[in-house]
Amino acid sequence: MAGKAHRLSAEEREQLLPNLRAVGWNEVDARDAIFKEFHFKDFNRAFGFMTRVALQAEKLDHHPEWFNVYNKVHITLSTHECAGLSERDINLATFIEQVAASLS
Ligand SMILES: C[C@H](O)[C@H](O)[C@H]1CNC2=NC(N)=NC(=O)C2=N1
Repeated sequence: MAGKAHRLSAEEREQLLPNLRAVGWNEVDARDAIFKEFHFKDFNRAFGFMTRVALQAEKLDHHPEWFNVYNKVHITLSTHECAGLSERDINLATFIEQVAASLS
């Protein structure tokens, strides 16, 4: 991944987070991260979604923290390198939204 990640400033958050909030991403209370819960029709859809996200995550070298049971996928995004939310999380969340939209 090119460049060093930096924690988003208050201004960057005001600019970047509203679009993600509008589609269900929320800031986590106890740490600097964002979270969303996805629901699919069945396990196949959920796992298909995870597979597509996983391949992109590997390409970006930026990986989700996630939990799956049957048709539900919980995702938390944060950046270890800067111990908080960076533009990498915003980019991955935006990609994740595109995949979810294409599967629903
Ligand atoms: C060594 C490796 O490049 C790092 O650990 C990468 C891998 N995947 C990652 N994923 C996430 N979500 N945050 C990171 O900071 C991160 N860093």
